[in-house]
Amino acid sequence: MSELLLTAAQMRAIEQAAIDAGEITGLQLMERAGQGAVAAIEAMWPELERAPGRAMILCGPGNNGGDGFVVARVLTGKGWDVDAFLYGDAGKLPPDARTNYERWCKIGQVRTLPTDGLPFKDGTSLIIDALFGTGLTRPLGALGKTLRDVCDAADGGRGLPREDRTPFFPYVVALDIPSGICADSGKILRAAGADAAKGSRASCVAADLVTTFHRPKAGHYLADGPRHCGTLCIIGIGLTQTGAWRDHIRLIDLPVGLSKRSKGHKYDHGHALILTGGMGRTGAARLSARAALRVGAGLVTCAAPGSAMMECATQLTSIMLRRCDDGEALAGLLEDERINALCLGPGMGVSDRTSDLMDVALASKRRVVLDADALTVLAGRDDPFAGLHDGCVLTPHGGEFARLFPDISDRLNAPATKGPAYSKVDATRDAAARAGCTVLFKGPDTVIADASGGACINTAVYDRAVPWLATAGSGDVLAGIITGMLARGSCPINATSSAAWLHVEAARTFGPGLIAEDLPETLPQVLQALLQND
Ligand SMILES: NC(=O)C1=CN([C@@H]2O[C@H](COP(=O)(O)OP(=O)(O)OC[C@H]3O[C@@H](n4cnc5c(N)ncnc54)[C@H](O)[C@@H]3O)[C@@H](O)[C@H]2O)[C@@H](O)CC1
Ligand SMILES: [K+]
Repeated sequence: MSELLLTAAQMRAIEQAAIDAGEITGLQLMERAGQGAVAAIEAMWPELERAPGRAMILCGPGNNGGDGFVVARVLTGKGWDVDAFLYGDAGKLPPDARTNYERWCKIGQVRTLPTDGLPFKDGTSLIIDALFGTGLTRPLGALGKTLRDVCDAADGGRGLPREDRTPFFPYVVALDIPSGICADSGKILRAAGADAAKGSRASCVAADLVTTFHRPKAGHYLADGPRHCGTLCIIGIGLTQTGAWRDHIRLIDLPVGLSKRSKGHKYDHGHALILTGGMGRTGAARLSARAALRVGAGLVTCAAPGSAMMECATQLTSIMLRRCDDGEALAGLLEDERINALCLGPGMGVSDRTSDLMDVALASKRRVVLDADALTVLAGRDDPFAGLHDGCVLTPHGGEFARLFPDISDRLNAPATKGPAYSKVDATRDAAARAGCTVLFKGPDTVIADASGGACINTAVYDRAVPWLATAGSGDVLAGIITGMLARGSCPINATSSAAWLHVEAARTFGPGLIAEDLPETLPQVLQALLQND
């Protein structure tokens, strides 16, 4: 199961289709957006509802600004003192925004937003960022000092973590998305040559709360997006359609293919083969093997070179062990057709043996996870993608991705100077199309795509943040969970997306202090909770 994320263009098309069909008007949508934002603010900070104070509303030249004028009107009706500012020319506002601007002008003043700083009044407890939403196309360099003031006002310029702030500082609420962040890529747009190392203070708003409309946008989950959004609140505005795009992006929120085992025999649940490295280097593969078994593969076998047999034998119990020195030996093992999923890479070493084994594994056309050292070996080949097929899964982190797909990585990492910017979803899709298989591109915003263009994001931010998952061996466990899911019969994109979700969920369930060994051991708890809710 999953939630749909939208791009700016998809959101615009959904709104336009609903308006064209006469289901709703743009003005009604804007009214609901503004009313919903105020309701979300009151729900988040009930003290603001009890004691209305002073609010600054920063409105931009598009419909995001229109939302801001609705918020200004609604807050005034609730007893707030509102200082409204406009960045841009009122005469050029789009029609719905213009209507709300005019309605506001009957109630209060609008001042031109200065670009050299924010004119604070004492007692301001709320700043509404309604400057730019999904229509941002250019960097906000011209607003630099004013944006810096918004960020400084919110935390007193001290860069305090949100939870350490005193109530003295105003809350910053961004409508739809913090201004300066590209809604498709989550990247901060910057002028060419701008120094990214100087941080985001002059380039975008950092919010305590973001109220987005209808559906979250991809940029709320990618790149710089999450750390500038604070809390993300999704507000229904009466749109029912989600669109029928083939290029939908999904946010994984539950794994698929985990229903109770219906048949009893172990071979009905697949047989995973995990290749290990040599003596002293088998721990990573053993972690993968344990995870594959815990996620429900019927059988798991480690295949080790002769030098590592004793080491593995002393460590493995329910996991079987076979000797596998080279490609020829692997071909022999694969004569057992019940072996239906393989994992190569964790702890294997960048060696001729790894290369040799990979050739045999790929030629067998079994489902194969290529991780860690296997990816480095692959990247060193003249044609890294020859031999890959749609049953393969590649699991690169940023460095491995750059070695495998240098041009795509360069494009992704180039400064984003205009929107919509090239996103991690775009990059992963392009990589999957080139490799002809499923690619899982790791990070707090893990993106998974297959060659058909399907893409999903597995998030480890907001309430799913698990900083303790960055621990040695955690990637080996992920490779093992994917392999186990493949062995159980899931297709590569489902196996990979479910595994990524389970990996984070196991870390959340265990909590801080986690080491990689804990992840497979926590999987039963996660699986039991899922099956109980099935
Ligand atoms: N009827 C609708 O379309 C609705 C729109 N909604 C709001 O409208 C927003 C989208 O509105 P728009 O498409 O008008 O886009 P924005 O309000 O984000 O702004 C786009 C305008 O700003 C200009 N612009 C872009 N980058 C700039 C920059 N760096 N400096 C100066 N000008 C720049 C663009 O040329 C365009 O005129 C959403 O994010 C949402 O907040 C909601 O009210 C729901 C209904
Ligand atoms: K905004």
